[in-house]
Amino acid sequence: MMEDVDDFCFDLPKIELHAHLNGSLSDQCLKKLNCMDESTKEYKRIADVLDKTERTLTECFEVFNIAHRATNTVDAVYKATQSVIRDFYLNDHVVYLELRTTPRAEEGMSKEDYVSAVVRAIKENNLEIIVKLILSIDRRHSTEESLDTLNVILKMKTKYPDVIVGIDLSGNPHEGKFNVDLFQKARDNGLKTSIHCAEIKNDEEVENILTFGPDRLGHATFLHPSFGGSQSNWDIYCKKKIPVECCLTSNVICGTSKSFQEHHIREWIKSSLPFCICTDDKGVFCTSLKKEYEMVVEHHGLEPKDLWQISYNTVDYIFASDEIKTRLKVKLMNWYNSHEDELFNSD
Ligand SMILES: CNc1ncnc2c1ncn2[C@@H]1O[C@H](COP(=O)(O)O)[C@@H](O)[C@H]1O
Ligand SMILES: [Zn+2]
Repeated sequence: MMEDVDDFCFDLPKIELHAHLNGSLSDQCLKKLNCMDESTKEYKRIADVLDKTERTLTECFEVFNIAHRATNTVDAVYKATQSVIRDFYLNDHVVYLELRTTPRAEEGMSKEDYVSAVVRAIKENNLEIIVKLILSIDRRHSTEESLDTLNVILKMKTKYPDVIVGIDLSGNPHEGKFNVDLFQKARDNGLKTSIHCAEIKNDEEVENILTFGPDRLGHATFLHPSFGGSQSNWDIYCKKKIPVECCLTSNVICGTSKSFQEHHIREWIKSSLPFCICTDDKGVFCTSLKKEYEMVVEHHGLEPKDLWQISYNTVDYIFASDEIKTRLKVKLMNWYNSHEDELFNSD
């Protein structure tokens, strides 16, 4: 039976809306891109971390650093993007992907160069997967640095309006804070917004984010009152019903969710609130979108038909045009029709 679920979770056309580029790189890709001296202690430490299938939070953040060192040239950023797109399509059957990444300057590469390399890889993709880009602001950065990044983002959005669709706030949730002016400016310039929200308990910031009302929320771990959120914030949330990007493995490995079963997704399932299932950092957390769907079946008692419905509902939360939404819905309906007998009427 489990094997059937496994096949089903792969085969179902899926939509991935929360994937950080540098956290999504496979170990093979990282090893290939990393041109460090293999004889150094540092290389050995990295190799040890990469060989582990389970990582602590500290080790996870080490992997972000490794990834950043591996993607420090235009060519490496281009190849990394290409590799992540291929991986999502070939190994996960993702048909629509919103990749997100933080514009980063390195020696010999400006933030604009970085974004252009990502966009080039997206535009040259000829697989049957539609890819759009969300650009991230790192909450650890100063207001000045964040403003600089926002200006780059707006400039790049004007240059590549068909690829760049949104803006995100991410980074270590213990540092920095949500700056409403920045995101209002992004919104005024036509960008959709997805904000990492309530990854740790922080009712004041959560209230500011909810009042702003992003188009989607990342995680929302400590939002529901049963999970430590305040009742007043929950009341605001219930009025707005903003779709939440749920990343189960990421939350369990980081220890913000106690277990797969005690994940806050259960409240969204129970009350039919809007959510989608995402990977966050498939490389860092050794996961895949297929596995995330399997976890929801295993720990939240859903049936294959429910998974199809989740994928179908997710179409409404994407940042792309209505024309793309219609195309994706047709694809999912066709898939449903061709699998109906074997998968939905088995009893
Ligand atoms: C585990 N939960 C998380 N919470 C917050 N931010 C996260 C994250 N996972 C990833 N990032 C953000 O994404 C960056 C890596 O991808 P990019 O260099 O942008 O492609 C990390 O440095 C962090 O800022
Ligand atoms: Zn994230």
